[in-house]
Amino acid sequence: MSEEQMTHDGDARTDAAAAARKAETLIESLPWLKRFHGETIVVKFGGNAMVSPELQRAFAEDMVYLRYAGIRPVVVHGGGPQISSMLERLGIPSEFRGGYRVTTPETMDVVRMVLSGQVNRELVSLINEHGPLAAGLSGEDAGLFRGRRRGAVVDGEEVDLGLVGDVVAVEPEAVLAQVDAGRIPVVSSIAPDLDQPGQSLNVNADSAAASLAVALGAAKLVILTDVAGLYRDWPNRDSLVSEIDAAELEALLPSLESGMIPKMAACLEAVAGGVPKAAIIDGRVPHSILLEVFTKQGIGTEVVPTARVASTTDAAGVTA
Ligand SMILES: Nc1ncnc2c1ncn2[C@@H]1O[C@H](COP(=O)(O)OP(=O)(O)O)[C@@H](O)[C@H]1O
Ligand SMILES: CC(=O)N[C@@H](CCC(=O)OP(=O)(O)O)C(=O)O
Repeated sequence: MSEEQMTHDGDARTDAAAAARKAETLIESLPWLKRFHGETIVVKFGGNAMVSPELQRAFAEDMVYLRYAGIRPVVVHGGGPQISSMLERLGIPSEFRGGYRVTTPETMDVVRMVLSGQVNRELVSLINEHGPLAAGLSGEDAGLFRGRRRGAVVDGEEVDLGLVGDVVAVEPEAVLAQVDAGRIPVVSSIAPDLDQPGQSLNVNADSAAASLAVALGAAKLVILTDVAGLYRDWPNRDSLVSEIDAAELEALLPSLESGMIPKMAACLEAVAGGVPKAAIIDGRVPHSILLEVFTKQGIGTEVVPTARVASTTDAAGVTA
């Protein structure tokens, strides 16, 4: 056989092996396509995971992919770093306590401007580069969210956070109307204050995403962030948790720090409210959400209801 023929045969074998791997990857998604067909997945896109234009673009592609795969994606976004940088430009100091931004009336104006006026519009535009799919909503629109002020406990002491709230009621009709029309709602985490008409509250976006996931009866809540997941013993990189149930997470919560507190509290709220799974994944990995939704092992940390860690799975590993 000539050297040229051998090279040709070798190339053909490599091509066939690469094609088989691609086909394997595609077929691995089949059980998940079936599991999530027609289901709602709420995805929280965090400020630290959205800092690069490439990641934002990949995120928009993923939402469009989910939509064309027959899933009903709903986006709730944060924008903490973007708010902080605008506050800095305006010379307004910012302070976080217990993972929440202390929000004065002046800060609240900036939070609303950045979340609903800037980050929301940018995400909607990026998704709409793929077709007229995304529609932006604020939690203030059409009665979507109603909030109530909350404080935080820091070092055992209750601290006042100013105009910071929790979502205490959700009217999901505006979101459902968009989803039923085949659109991808993109929601900012601001809520009118139930106790003070005319006042808006700054809601942590993880918490807003959990409230919306519960109200929509979502099959999954996925929170993108800038770490690989929850570390049991932060910052020890060997302590990444791949799955944890609600009871164990509740016990771990008091030992957690800063940004992880609202995230884990949100996961607990979601599973307590009937969402079967809440996952924290690494938004710095492009297309991480596709890996989380469509592969057996998923990535990051999955929070499941208590006593579900050893749950029944079918032959393909799809949790019942
Ligand atoms: N136990 C922990 N596991 C993982 N990250 C932790 C933990 N404790 C604190 N963190 C911090 O929480 C950060 C994520 O929260 P945050 O910055 O609010 O994210 P986002 O902007 O995505 O909402 C991580 O970058 C990490 O610095
Ligand atoms: C009360 C509170 O802290 N609100 C957050 C809202 C935005 C947010 O949650 O953004 P990330 O998801 O990017 O962190 C804030 O002001 O930063």
